[in-house]
Amino acid sequence: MDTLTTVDPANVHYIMSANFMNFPKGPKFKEIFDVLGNGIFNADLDMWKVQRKMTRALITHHEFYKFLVKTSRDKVEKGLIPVIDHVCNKGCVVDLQDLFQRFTFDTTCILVTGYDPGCVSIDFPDVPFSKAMDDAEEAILFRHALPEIVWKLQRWLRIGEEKKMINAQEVLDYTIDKYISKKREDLKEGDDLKESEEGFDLLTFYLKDEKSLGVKCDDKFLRDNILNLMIAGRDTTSSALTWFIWLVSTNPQVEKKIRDEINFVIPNEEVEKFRLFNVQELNKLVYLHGALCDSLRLYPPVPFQHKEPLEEDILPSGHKVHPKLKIMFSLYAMGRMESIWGEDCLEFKPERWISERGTIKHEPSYKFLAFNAGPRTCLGKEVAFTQMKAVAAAIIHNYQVELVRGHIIEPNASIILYMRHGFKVRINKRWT
Ligand code: HEM
Repeated sequence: MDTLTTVDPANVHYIMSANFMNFPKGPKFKEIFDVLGNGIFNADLDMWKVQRKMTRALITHHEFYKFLVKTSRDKVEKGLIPVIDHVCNKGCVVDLQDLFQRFTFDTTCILVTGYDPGCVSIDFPDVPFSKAMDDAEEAILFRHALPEIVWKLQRWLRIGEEKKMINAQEVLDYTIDKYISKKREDLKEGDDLKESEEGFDLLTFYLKDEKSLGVKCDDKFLRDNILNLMIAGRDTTSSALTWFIWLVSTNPQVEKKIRDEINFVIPNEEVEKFRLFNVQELNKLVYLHGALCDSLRLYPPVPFQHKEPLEEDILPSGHKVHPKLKIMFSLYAMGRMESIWGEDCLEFKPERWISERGTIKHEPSYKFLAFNAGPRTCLGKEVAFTQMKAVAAAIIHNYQVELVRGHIIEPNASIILYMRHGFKVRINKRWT
């Protein structure tokens, strides 16, 4: 438990960018996150470089972008909206955190594998794959808190959280294997990738573009990459959406400004009507973008990070660090510090993100760390904003969300910042 925790942006900049090569995630990270195998989150140094280049090539491919736009639009229209309408019609309470997790689980699974697990539905079905991801994440948190020898003994004895981890891993491996075999089967007779109207999922890219990616896509490689991208996309985006909708529903002046901005970009005759928005319209919503950023500042879905120095070093703060020391930084604390964000740091204030010219203000990533900083910056930022804006605009324009009276909102302790008791709300339609 030899750990140094820092919230100093100069240290963060040094570790994440200026002297990046001396601060890999380290072997301990890989052990704690062993369920992720050799995927990008767990990779360091040369292996990470290969993974990063490949994942970036896939995520920034125009065919993937087309697929992202289509998937987000379809899941909002045919998944999320029917469930919300059902909740409105019945007048019942819904846990929006659960619903958003289902939404991002479905969309991420479609984006990564091409298959829809059908988690967003008025029956709220149990989905073992999704539950296994939750269990694995919980066990990972315990590994951060317990002495190494204790959790390793638990793993050996197959008891406690480690038993959960073993079971979760079996479900994850089984489900992903099924997706890979199905995709291999579906692609059997196909040749090279051709332009498509709807774009492609990532698994199709891996299998069809193996040669140009320059890696051997065997089942273990595919399993690790699928799981890493599923974890990257599902939890972060649903956590961000949950805190965002709560902040908006409890800050009427922000809610009004978002609605006014939406009304401004859509044709007049459509203002007081049910409307969903296309990606061109969503990209014009600067205030909404600022509001999402400010929510991510206050509630970063990944609330802490850790690193291990390869060699002895001295941080800008003067602290000496050595290879056996774990360095942690709290993104959650950094988003709420007066010295970084000013006196109004605890206020939800989208305006702080808007420049005088009405464009989004750029904040250095070592100050706004929600998407990580330096060479390991999140590769899915645009994917996340596309999905978050589609959901946020659809809900804020068409519905009124109201927190159930007496329901307590507080963060949990986890590797992903969720609401401990969920986000229980009632929803009313704004237009009949
Ligand atoms: C609001 C949503 C999101 C947030 C706040 C977020 C945040 C982060 C953070 C903090 C990291 C660094 C994690 C670490 O190194 O341990 C990261 C890495 C990454 N994210 Fe995201 N992420 C989001 C959405 C997504 C989505 C939707 C995808 C893709 C589908 C994605 C793909 C990745 C990948 C591939 C990495 C690894 C980058 C590397 O190590 O080089 N993220 N993200």
